Amino acid sequence: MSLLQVRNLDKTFGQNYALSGVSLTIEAGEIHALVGENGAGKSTFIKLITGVYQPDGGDIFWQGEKVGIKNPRNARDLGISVIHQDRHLVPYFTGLENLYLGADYPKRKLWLGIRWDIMREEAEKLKVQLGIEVPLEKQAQDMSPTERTLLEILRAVRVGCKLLFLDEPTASLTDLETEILFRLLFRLKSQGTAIIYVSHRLDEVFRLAERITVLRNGQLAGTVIKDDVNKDSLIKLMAGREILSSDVKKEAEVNAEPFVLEVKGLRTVDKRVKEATFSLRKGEIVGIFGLAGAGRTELLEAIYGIRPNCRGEIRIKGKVLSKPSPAVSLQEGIVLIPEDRRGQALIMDMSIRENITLPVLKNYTARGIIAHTKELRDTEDCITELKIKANGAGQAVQALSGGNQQKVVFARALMSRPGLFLCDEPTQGVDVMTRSEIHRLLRNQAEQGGAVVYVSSDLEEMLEVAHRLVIMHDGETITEFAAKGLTQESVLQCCYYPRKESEPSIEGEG
Ligand SMILES: Nc1ncnc2c1ncn2[C@@H]1O[C@H](COP(=O)(O)OP(=O)(O)OP(=O)(O)O)[C@@H](O)[C@H]1O
Repeated sequence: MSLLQVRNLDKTFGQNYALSGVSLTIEAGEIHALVGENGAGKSTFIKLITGVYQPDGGDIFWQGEKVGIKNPRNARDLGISVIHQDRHLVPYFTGLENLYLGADYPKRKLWLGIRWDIMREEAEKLKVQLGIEVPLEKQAQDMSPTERTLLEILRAVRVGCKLLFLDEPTASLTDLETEILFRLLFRLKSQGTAIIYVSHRLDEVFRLAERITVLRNGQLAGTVIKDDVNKDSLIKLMAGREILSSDVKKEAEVNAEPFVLEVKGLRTVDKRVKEATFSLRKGEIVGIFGLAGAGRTELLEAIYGIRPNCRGEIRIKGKVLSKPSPAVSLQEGIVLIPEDRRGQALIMDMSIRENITLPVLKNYTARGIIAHTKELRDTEDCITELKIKANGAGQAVQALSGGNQQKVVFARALMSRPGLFLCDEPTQGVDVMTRSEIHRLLRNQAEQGGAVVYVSSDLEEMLEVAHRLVIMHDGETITEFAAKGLTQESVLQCCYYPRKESEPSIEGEG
């Protein structure tokens, strides 16, 4: 008897099918990958099995019995849990408090005091059972992304999870942290838990899963045994056609080109960046790499002007930016593609058109009147060029799949014709095809006279896309490498055993 059996599952939104006739079985103790292009229906599938949405057709059998999963609590009671990308923890609760969130706290008999000792003891036992370390006294907001993921898994196991969905769990994890997570997943598997692993990172899929289910346009393209396929055939199954590998990076001949960005001795007020020095010439893509907490995101934010700095200098095309701010950045042709696209980049209940043209609305406005036809035409061009899967320019961004939301962020960035792109994990949650599309787009920007700073926790991707790599450690830029011929090992060696090459001079305080 299968743990989960799904027959002919359908889900529509308005006139459109998000899932149509999907059938699938999951066995206890198997790691099963679920893959597909952006908008293929993976999240919709998770939401149907975890009771967030109700299906419009089809049947779900749980341990042989037909069930209706009415809501997330109902799913959890059956033993189905999900670990989302945007984690479901209360930031200012401790690990222990989060572990028992929504559960009945053990209480003392005669008065209502909570038995923290019992909770702590139970949590410690669970940690030993799973072989993991989670700092339960720390508040969730002070935990690293891995600690938060492990805490959520601990919580799922505590409530008797038999089937665990993981949705892009390694998106913000470093290689070492990913290893810790994988070790835990193999342990859960050996204890009989089934795992449905949703990811665009095919290396991970091949490492973890025994079977892989591919969704395409809301339909089942097939369930395959891992050993029967390779990356190319899997990509072909996802896309329904042969995919040519992305065009190869040309080495940038930029030594004689002018500087687009020069950062010298930069320090932020909160000291998340302590001392950053690097520069970037026209035509270059420079990757910033480092372990979690190295200060990569914070460096981009400081350059863009949303994280105040107290020391050092930023020059754009030779001109000192005395007071960096988003408004100044817009003026100077700098755009930031932030890591948190929902929180920072998009207005979720506005349409694709409104989101894309918002920063450049003045280009469509004459005497207070907006030229809607031109605005719409340009938006539609963007939708076509970036292959955004949507019903039209008027569709609300929140109804798009995660990867398609990311494309909207890019489309908006392109609209302002920037000279400098600051990209923070720009391909997070994006499918293999779109990923090479985004790389191609950035290369074009660089070749046409722009420059790109690229932050990603995926080192392989960095070596693929960047011409040069600047390594950060503990808020400091410690060294840099030309990407040509560089191996992952030498970069990681430098990150784990950092040695600063020189002490750059610090110019000016202010
Ligand atoms: N609430 C909603 N309203 C309208 N359409 C929706 C809604 N949720 C999902 N869709 C549509 O359903 C389709 C499947 O989306 P889903 O989010 O399941 O894709 P996905 O495979 O998870 O994509 P990604 O890899 O980008 O996260 C998409 O076309 C999406 O626009």
